[in-house]
Amino acid sequence: MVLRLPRSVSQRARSGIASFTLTPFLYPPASAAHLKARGSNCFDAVAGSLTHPCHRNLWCTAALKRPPPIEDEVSVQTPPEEVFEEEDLVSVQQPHHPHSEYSTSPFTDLRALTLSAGSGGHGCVSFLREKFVPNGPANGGDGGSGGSVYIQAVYGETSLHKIARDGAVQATAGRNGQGSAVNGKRGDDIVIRVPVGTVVREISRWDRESEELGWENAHDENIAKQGEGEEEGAKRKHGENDNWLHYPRSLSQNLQSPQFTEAPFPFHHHRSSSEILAQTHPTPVYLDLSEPTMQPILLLPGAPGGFGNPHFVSNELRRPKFATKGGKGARMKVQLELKILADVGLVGLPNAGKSSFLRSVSGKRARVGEWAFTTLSPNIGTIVLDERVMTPQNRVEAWEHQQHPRFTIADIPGLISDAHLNKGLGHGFLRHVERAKVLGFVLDLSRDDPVADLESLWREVRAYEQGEDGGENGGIVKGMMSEMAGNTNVDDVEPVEDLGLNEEGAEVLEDVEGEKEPEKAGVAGEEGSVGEENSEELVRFLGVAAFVPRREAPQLPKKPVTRRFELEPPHPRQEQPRMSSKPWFVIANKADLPGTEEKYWALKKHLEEEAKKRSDLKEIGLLPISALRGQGVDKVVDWMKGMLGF
Ligand SMILES: Nc1nc2c(ncn2[C@@H]2O[C@H](COP(=O)(O)OP(=O)(O)OP(=O)(O)O)[C@@H](O)[C@H]2O)c(=O)[nH]1
Ligand SMILES: [Mg+2]
Repeated sequence: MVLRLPRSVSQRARSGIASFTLTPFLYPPASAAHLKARGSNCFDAVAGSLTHPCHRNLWCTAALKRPPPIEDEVSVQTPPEEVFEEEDLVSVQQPHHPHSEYSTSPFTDLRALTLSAGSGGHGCVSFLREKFVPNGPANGGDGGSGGSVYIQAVYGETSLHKIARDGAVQATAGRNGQGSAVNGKRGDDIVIRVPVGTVVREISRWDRESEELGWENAHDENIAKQGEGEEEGAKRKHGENDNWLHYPRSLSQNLQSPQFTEAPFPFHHHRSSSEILAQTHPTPVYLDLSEPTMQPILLLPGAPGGFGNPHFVSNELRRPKFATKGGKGARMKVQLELKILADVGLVGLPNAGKSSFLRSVSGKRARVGEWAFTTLSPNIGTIVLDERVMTPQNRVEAWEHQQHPRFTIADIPGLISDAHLNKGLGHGFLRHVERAKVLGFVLDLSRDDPVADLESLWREVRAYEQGEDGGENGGIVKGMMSEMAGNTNVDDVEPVEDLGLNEEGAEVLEDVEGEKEPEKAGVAGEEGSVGEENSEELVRFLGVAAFVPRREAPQLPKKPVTRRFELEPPHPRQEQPRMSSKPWFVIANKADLPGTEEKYWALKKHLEEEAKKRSDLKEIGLLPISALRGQGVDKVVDWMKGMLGF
């Protein structure tokens, strides 16, 4: 447990202490003998008087009755003792906040999404045909490329709940090319806007070779209609020749003198978006969007469109009657995890008064209730600092950014003992204070043993850390997290077949190319049987031209399969300072209640001992407050400002 206090704070705290008494609004001023009897020599560590009532605490009915601010130092030292009448205490215990007063916006911090890149449109086979130009040149347009999926971190978004409620993000496909050299329209891109602080992890990726997008191969359908068995027709439809597109449009005149031709080979134009993905993201995607991104970041590239037949014109082949299909859009499963970025993170048991504290120091209308787990999702409060307390550097920054310096406080749901075993709400919400610069432990002084409460909170924090780092609780924690993420654990991914990211994959690709060698092509017989001799018959039958190459169509892998990548090596984790190494302090709340003074001193003593154990730790801030009455909270703000370097 380390407290890294800026020198200015400790100095300020110490200098202010000599003239102030200890928690005068809560407890009677302690004499030196009194303190000695308690065995405490540290009363000077308490950050001064807490008599100044909170000016912002307008909602509190009790606060309306509070005495006017004490101006002079003498009265600060000997404040009038407050007498809590029974009625007064009741009003403190029961703040009435109408439902409309607090924010109830839905919140999600974990999300699993399946991203689909748009498939490319198919190239077109077409020839110019005009009056007196019966056999014009090839003029089939190219297919449009499919839309890509991007991600962008922006300010203003606070939750992931709005993003693709069905968990699927699909960019649109490119349109097919058309005759008269009209290229297909490219598919629309999709930009996923996420809050700043989102971490994106790739779970798996796969291509969609086996997934048809509704495009029907006219030729194959014809074959089926010709009376071949259903099985045969289906085989052709999804079979080896699937990479080819043979549908000359309105070319019946060409079939009078068919020039059966072969496509140039190797057929390198046809690329699926997973191949492009393997180039753009050779390793699994891991993005820590802790800053807003000006330009959207590419997650999944759209598949390229197919080529129209003009691409295949050569000296030997003047009238190519084939085009290529567009590539299939790849798919990727990602997990989004929102880790709210706040300067100070409040950690405490349920009902400790975290939300009450946030309400009293910031304008955040956090929900407060006298039952456990009132807060179900994180609240972020912002404290705008007075210009007078700014350092010259901060003032320049404020001027540059046209704003007052400010810092944020995150209030998360309460942690109970054994939260790491999924008790209460679990400890997943600690992710929102994981990146806070300072941790504030909020304790309820009216509970039996605040020291034990603090210990139990630390246990949970450490368990969370170990879970994240794969410690002994790692399995449990990761299991819980995957549960929340909709079972997106890497282990849940189906058995995979490599697609060429590693050495084995390279071999696979070589094999595939090898199979494409014309001499190895094995579908000539099948295609030949319905080839040249049947084509005129087909035209008559259907009224459209159908064209079948005579032989040597390239052979793709036997059965197009859904291929997935094993995510090796595991996601690189960006180095974050460990939570237990962050500066921390303790807010002792509900100090207005009777019988809390003894517990305060016990806590004080405990923290002193903790500090003594660590050579690098001078003192651990302990600030008694009454969040409900707004007493002492200004001192906490001062303390936080010091720790944050304002
Ligand atoms: N007497 C007294 N009661 C307080 C004080 N602060 C909070 N309370 C009461 O404690 C109860 C819990 O307060 P919350 O602010 O909701 O506590 P929390 O830590 O946010 O609780 P969870 O959201 O459940 O984790 C409420 O009934 C408050 O009125 C205080 O300073 N003095
Ligand atoms: Mg709360």
